[in-house]
Amino acid sequence: MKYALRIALPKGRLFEETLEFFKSKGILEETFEEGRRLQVRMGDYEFLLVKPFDVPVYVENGVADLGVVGYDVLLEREPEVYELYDLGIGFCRLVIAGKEEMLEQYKKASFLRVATKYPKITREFFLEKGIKTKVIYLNGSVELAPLLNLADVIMDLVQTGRTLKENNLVVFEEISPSTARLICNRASYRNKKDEIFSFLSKVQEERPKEAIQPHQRAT
Ligand SMILES: Nc1ncnc2c1ncn2[C@@H]1O[C@H](COP(=O)(O)OP(=O)(O)OP(=O)(O)O)[C@@H](O)[C@H]1O
Ligand SMILES: O=P(O)(O)OC[C@H]1O[C@H](OP(=O)(O)OP(=O)(O)O)[C@H](O)[C@@H]1O
Repeated sequence: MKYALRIALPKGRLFEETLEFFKSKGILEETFEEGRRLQVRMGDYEFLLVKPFDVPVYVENGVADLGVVGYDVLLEREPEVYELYDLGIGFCRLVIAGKEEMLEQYKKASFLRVATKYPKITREFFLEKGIKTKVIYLNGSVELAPLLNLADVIMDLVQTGRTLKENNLVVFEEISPSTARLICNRASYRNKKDEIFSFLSKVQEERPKEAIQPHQRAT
């Protein structure tokens, strides 16, 4: 039997949390390992395991009906998809950060070199502030850039703040919070309405917390 929906999932950091979320909603009965298989069939669904930034590509082009992706990626790529639901997982913040001694200079700057994995969000953010920028695209370990004077500041994700702290950087300004979102292909939304609404109702369903085990009961 053919699957009802094809769903693109982000490999990496959001992967486990997404599987746990789907399990808690009864969408997945068992978990699957993040191995080498990139196409996994489970019940009514076929899951595609792809890079986080590629999730919107699969959904926008109709290869996947649905996808799970961080809001940060949606802001950067602005794909032509519908955003259906905030899963409330993968919470982090997009921020400008730098060396503490740069803060006063940052506040007065008319030009900045900014290292980031998010060039579009960065350009738009500083354009609105009237600050000229040289945006330096990096694919990771962005925190290194101000330490080695490759950039004045960075625009990156922060969750616990540990990476910033360990590299002696501090947050200058917050741009946006981010959580994982469920996105939908526009044609699928019309052509597979029943399947998508059935999936969405499962995702939105409030399920009772697991029964308290006897050994956990307060005495
Ligand atoms: N430190 C973090 N804490 C919480 N969520 C995060 C954090 N970093 C990233 N995320 C969220 O998880 C998503 C995927 O992050 P991940 O680090 O796995 O991807 P990536 O760095 O784009 O991928 P890759 O390293 O494979 O190129 C991000 O788009 C963001 O929404
Ligand atoms: O505030 P924290 O909890 O320390 O998390 C923030 C770090 O997590 C992400 O990087 P990731 O670990 O995905 O590695 P990367 O540098 O390769 O993007 C992000 O780019 C920060 O570097």
